[in-house]
Amino acid sequence: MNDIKLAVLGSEGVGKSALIVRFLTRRFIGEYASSSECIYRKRLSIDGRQLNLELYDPCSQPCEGKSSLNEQMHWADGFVVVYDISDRSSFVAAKAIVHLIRELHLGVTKRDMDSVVFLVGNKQDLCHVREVSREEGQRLAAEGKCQFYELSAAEHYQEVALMFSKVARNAGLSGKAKDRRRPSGSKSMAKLINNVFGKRRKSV
Ligand SMILES: Nc1nc2c(ncn2[C@@H]2O[C@H](COP(=O)(O)OP(=O)(O)OP(=O)(O)O)[C@@H](O)[C@H]2O)c(=O)[nH]1
Repeated sequence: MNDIKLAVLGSEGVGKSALIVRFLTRRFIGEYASSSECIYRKRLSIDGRQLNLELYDPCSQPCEGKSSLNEQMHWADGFVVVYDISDRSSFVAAKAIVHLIRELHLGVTKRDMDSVVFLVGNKQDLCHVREVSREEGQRLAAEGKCQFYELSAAEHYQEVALMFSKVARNAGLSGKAKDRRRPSGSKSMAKLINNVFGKRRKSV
């Protein structure tokens, strides 16, 4: 299997785009436009194999041709479910997404250690205003058979890269044929660059 499709899910403002941009460009850029959903592509070499990675970044706001969570889930081989450690409501949303993935029997692998569902507590640099403890994150990950990471798109390039490489590797190992009906917004790196410094301004 050479094509790996990952959906990066989570509530608004948790840092989904920031994590993807960090992974693709090594840079943290504080402001993103997020008025449309996007798929970004990257070629990766993992264990000597060339993989075509597709990363789906949903649009949290209503937007034209927006795909449903159900479509996003059936499209993907692997999932990165993100919450913000300084925002409890984003953790509640992440919990619901993890449970939905499990209810749909997606991301099931023979060995838990090869899980293709990764739970990520982002914005670890904001631990002074933390609302979700590391233990709660670990508990949810154990419950949902996810791998767990706490990291900061703002501060940790290596951890972000490792996390994406690992979920891509696990998704590649567990690869099974899928209905490839994909979310609507297939975009290139140029689109990603256009999104940076886009219309919707956000502050940390
Ligand atoms: N302090 C801090 N801020 C972050 C981090 N990651 C993202 N942010 C900020 O959080 C805000 C939201 O980031 P986005 O990447 O746009 O979040 P998103 O989940 O893609 O948001 P939507 O597109 O609205 O769903 C931005 O102001 C980012 O600069 C982080 O690790 N630390």
